[in-house]
Amino acid sequence: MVYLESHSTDPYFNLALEEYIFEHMDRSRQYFLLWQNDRTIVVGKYQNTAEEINQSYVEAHGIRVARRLSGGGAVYHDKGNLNFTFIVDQADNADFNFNVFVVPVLRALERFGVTAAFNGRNDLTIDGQKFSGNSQYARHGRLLHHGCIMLDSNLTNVADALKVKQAKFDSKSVKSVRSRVTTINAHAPRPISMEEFKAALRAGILESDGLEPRTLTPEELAAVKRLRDEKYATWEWNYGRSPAYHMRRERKFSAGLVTIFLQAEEGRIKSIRFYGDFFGNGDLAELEEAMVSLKLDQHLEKALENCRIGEYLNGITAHDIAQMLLY
Ligand SMILES: Nc1ncnc2c1ncn2[C@@H]1O[C@H](COP(=O)(O)OC(=O)CCCC[C@@H]2CCSS2)[C@@H](O)[C@H]1O
Repeated sequence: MVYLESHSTDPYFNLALEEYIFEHMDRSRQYFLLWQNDRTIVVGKYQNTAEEINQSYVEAHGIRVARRLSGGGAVYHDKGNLNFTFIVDQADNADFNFNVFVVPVLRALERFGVTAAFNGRNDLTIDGQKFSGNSQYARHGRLLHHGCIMLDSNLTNVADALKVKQAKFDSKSVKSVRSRVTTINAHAPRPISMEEFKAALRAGILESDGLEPRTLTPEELAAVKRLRDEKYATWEWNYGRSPAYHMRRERKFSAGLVTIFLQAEEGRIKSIRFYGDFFGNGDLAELEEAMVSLKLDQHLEKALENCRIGEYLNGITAHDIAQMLLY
């Protein structure tokens, strides 16, 4: 098995690296990758990004938001979290059999005296609490299995970064399955360092396959960076790929009740209607028109500041409307 370790903590680079290996590297080989991200929320391929992330937290802390190739829910990564990826022939691995890919993790943990379990869904748990989520992607006879492992993550941040209150979004998007979470180090007899843990993981794989370290050639590196810039780092991929949805929101302000009907497509407002009993002087249709195509992300409030909300809706601010649409 070929072993690659990414020295970048840029999630967009790392996700591009996975895709590059999957699509372009020698298909007669199997690959194992270890990588880490700076603070990032990684959403599943079929998720509505706005629905999964805590927008104000993401904005305040400069957390990156990235969409991956595989399905499933949204997870939070920091430097206490380790990601691993297997890229193998599908023929040798029954479809979506997660077991074989998580065994090395369980084996590595045994070395440290930590007993973990695979819950049969896609999670690894200790005492019933999740510390690892896994998902897969298959295409053209190749299979990618990846997982994230919280060795020492900040669990408060994990909880804060992901949206807690499930809003009433009406869409076909995949919803995340919230779990009680923990870290490995919370259960280890002594704290395990990231380097030690990575070494144990490699050793766990070595028991069944040899590992052959490999680095990228300058040409490969350039191609991965291109894929990062053209796909994984783009708004169009990370937000714009969100499934269409519509929602109805109502909020009582001191001036009265505001109701909003919103249709969203590709991460942007497709149409919006306001209903209320305290309109201002402007023609509401003008405001509704001006809001079409605005991006439904953490910068919405700023964009709304140019829409002169208060002129159309007495006493209501850009902040109020952004809150109604994103939370
Ligand atoms: N880093 C991390 N590790 C484990 N569990 C997490 C993490 N962050 C959040 N969570 C918990 O999982 C649920 C979501 O669970 P859910 O089952 O919905 O989604 C997943 O597990 C997806 C795993 C994707 C793994 C990829 C590997 C490389 S890039 S990301 C979330 O609400 C939290 O309760």
